[in-house]
Amino acid sequence: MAKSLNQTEKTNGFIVIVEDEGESLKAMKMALGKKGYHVEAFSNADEGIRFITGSPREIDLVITDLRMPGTDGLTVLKETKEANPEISVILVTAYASVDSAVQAMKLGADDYLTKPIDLYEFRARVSKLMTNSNLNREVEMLNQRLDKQFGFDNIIGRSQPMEALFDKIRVVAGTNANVLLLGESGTGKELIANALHQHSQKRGQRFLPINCAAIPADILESELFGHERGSFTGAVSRKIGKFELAANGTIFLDEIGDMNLDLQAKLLRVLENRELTRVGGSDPIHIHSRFIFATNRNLQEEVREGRFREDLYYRMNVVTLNIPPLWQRRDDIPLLVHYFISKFNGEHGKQVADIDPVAMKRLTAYAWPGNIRELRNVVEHLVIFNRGGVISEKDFPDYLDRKEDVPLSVTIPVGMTMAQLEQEAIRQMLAHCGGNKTRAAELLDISLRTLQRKVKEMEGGGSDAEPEL
Ligand SMILES: Nc1ncnc2c1ncn2[C@@H]1O[C@H](COP(=O)(O)OP(=O)(O)OP(=O)(O)O)[C@@H](O)[C@H]1O
Repeated sequence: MAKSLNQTEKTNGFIVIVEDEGESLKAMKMALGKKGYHVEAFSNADEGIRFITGSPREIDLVITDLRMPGTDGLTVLKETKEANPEISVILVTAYASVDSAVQAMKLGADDYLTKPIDLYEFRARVSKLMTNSNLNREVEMLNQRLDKQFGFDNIIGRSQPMEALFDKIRVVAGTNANVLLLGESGTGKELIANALHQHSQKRGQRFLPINCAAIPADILESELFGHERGSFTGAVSRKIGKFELAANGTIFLDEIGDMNLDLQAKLLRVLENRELTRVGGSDPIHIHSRFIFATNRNLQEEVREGRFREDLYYRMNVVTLNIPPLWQRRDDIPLLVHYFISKFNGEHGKQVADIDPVAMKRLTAYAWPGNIRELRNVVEHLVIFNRGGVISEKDFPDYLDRKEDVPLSVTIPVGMTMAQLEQEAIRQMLAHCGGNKTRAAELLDISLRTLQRKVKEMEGGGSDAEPEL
C-alpha cells in the first residue's frame, strides 16, 4: 500500500520504541499507532540505535526500556542525544527507583515512566513531549526561513532584466508547475527558488534544497529515494529519503546537470508517476512535491552530447527562468553594494556610512565572475576592515587587482550575432581592465589600434580610426 510518511509526520510525529519485552512493545506500539503517530519498534537495542543514528533528523521521540540484555537503555539515550539532541527521550524503568530516575535525567532524558505502564498516562506524557517537539520544529523552520531571507524583498535588483524576471516569478510562483532555473554560479538561483516556494501554495511545508553535485553519485540515490534495511552492504537500517521527507513541500534540485544518467531515468519516473520506491523496497510511496531544478550548465548541449536525457530535459523545461549574470545588470551593482553594507553593518556591529564614488565606479566596472556571491563576499570584507566609516579603493582586497586570474564569462543569448558577441567580449575585457585599452588589447591579443577602432564603432562613431599597422 502506498504510504506518505510526511503526512503522518506533519500532523503527529515519528516515534521509535526500543523494548525487549514483546508484550510491552506491542502494547505501546498499538497505543501510539492509534493516535496517528508513525512508530518504528525494535526489540533489540543495537538495532534501535542503528535506526536512530541512521535518520536522526526525522525522529521526534525515542521511548526506551532501561534494562535490556546486552546494550541497555542508557546507551540508547546517550547515542540518541549524540545523534540529535533535539530528539526527546522517555526512559521506561522496571521499578520506581530514585537512583535510576536521577541518572536518567542527568543523562538528558526528557521524562521517565515506571512499569507496569498505565497506557492513559503513557499517551498523555508522549503527547506533551510531541507537542513541544512540533513547536520546536515549527520555530526552527520559521527561523530557517527568516535566516534564509525568503521573499522578493530580499532579491535586490531594479535593472530591466531583473524587473522582467520578477514579473515571471510572480506569475509562476502561484502555480504548482515545476521550474527550471538557469544561471551562472552565484546569480541567486537558490534565493529565487526559496522565493518561489514562499509565494506558492506549498509555503508552510518543507523547502528541501539538495545539491546533486555535492553528494557522491553512489549515495545520491539513497539520499533522494531512501532505502530499506539490508538493501545493500552498509544499509543497516531503513532510511527515509529526501523526496519522501518533502512529499508535500518543495524540492530544490541544484546542479541537476551533474546527475548521472541512471538516476536521471529514476527521477523522470518520479516526475511522471508522482511516486517512488525506496532502494530495495517494493511499496510505492506517493509524493505531491513541487520540483525546482537549477543548473549552470548548458543543458541543451548536455543533451546533444548524450550526458543528459532529452525526455527529462523536456519534462523539466516547462517553465524556465534565466537568471542574468551580474555583468549583464551592472545597474544593480550600486544597489547591491548599499544593501550588503547595511546587512553587514548589522551582522558585524560596524557603522560604515558610505562608499566613495571612485571605489563604487571600480566595483561597477569589475567583471564579477562569481556574480552576487563574490560581490557579497567582497563587501563583507570591506565592511569588516573599514576604519573611517567610508569605503575607499585603498580598502580593496588584493585579488580585485589581480584581474588576469579571474575568468571572464560571456553568456550568449539565442539570437546574438557574431558582431555582438565580439562587442560584448570587448566591453567585458575593458571593464575587467578598468578601462585600460593597452592592457585589454594585450589580453585580447589584438593591436591597440584595432581595439580603438572597434570601440569607436561600438560607440557609433564609424571606423575612422587610424588604419591598423
Ligand atoms: N538579487 C540578490 N539580492 C540579494 N542577494 C542575492 C541576490 N542574488 C544572490 N544573492 C546572494 O548571493 C549569494 C549566492 O546566491 P545563491 O546561493 O542563491 O546563488 P546560486 O545561483 O544558487 O549559486 P550556485 O549555483 O553556486 O549554487 C547568496 O548569499 C544570496 O543570498
